Amino acid sequence: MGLKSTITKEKLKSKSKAGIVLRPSTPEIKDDYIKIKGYFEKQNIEIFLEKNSANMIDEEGIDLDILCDTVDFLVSIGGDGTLISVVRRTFRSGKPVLGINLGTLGFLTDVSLNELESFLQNLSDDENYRIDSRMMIKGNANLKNFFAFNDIVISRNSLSSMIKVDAKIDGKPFNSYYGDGIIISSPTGSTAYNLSVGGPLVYPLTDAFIVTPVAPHSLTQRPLVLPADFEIEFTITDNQGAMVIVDGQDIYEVEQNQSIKIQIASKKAKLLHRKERNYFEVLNEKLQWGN
Ligand SMILES: NC(=O)c1ccc[n+]([C@@H]2O[C@H](COP(=O)([O-])OP(=O)(O)OC[C@H]3O[C@@H](n4cnc5c(N)ncnc54)[C@H](O)[C@@H]3O)[C@@H](O)[C@H]2O)c1
Ligand SMILES: Nc1ncnc2c1ncn2[C@@H]1O[C@H](COP(=O)(O)OP(=O)(O)OP(=O)(O)O)[C@@H](O)[C@H]1O
Repeated sequence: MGLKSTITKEKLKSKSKAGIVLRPSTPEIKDDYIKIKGYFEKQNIEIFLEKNSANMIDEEGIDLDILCDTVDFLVSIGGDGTLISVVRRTFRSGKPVLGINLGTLGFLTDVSLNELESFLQNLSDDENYRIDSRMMIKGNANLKNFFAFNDIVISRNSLSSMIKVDAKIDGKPFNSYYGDGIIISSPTGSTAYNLSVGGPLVYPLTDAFIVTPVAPHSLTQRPLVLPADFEIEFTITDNQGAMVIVDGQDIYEVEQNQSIKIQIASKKAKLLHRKERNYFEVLNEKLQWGN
């Protein structure tokens, strides 16, 4: 565990490198970025800015793929949406991502602007941080692969009618869904859309899929928790086709009789956390768990 494999203590003491991605379409974030950059540089951590983020605030930047090759860890500045998008686009590099919360909820982002300076002062001590490995979901439709940190949602195309979907596990039929759609969530995503429609919370370091129907027109449909080594296939039987929504951010269209295959991604995402971060405390603080 720990940053040891990517950021060794020695590296931190000499000079480590962090790659920053900013919440898109918010040029007013520049003042916070400059403050944050100052905190990193004070701790001898060199900062590189991602190209689109840099263009937004009139700075110099580098392409995300090159950034991943260059730095020891990535930093997302924004809310949960920004962090999800950074993780989805970079997890294959194996670089851990730290979320600095400038958003509204900030369930996944670990450190607030107020906490950042002291967090960075202590980063050279292995006792003060943790790296969690979280499963990613891999989807395939129309010969195209996509990856989700939170969820893949199969949703109806038309507001006026329900969607029909047949589901198989490892090639064997196990259910037919009829309703507004289906959420296939990772444990990380269990506190997102899945929570809103009554799905179970699953501890984020568990390896499992959660399959939760959205507004099923049935008295018998229930959310399912399935082992991560299953391959799940959903076939759209509806003549209107369906939308496949990845982490609420990317959308693909599928037609009648086309399938979406879902399995665990071979690589996990790494999140850099404060050592003392406790999932149930975050649940309580952000989502009023147990109140
Ligand atoms: N009705 C709903 O609850 C609903 C509908 C559509 C999408 N979503 C979720 O929004 C996610 C995308 O988030 P976004 O921030 O880009 O969109 P967004 O700005 O629409 O935010 C959705 C809300 O969910 C929170 N959130 C996101 N991921 C979370 C997680 N893993 N645990 C707890 N809270 C989380 C965000 O902080 C935000 O408050 C999707 O993956 C999907 O799960 C939820
Ligand atoms: N790279 C990206 N591409 C497309 N959309 C993005 C990207 N990053 C963030 N977004 C979207 O921008 C919106 C705002 O971003 P973000 O979620 O980071 O801030 P927020 O809504 O203020 O915070 P929170 O999610 O914590 O409530 C979200 O809807 C998110 O999905």
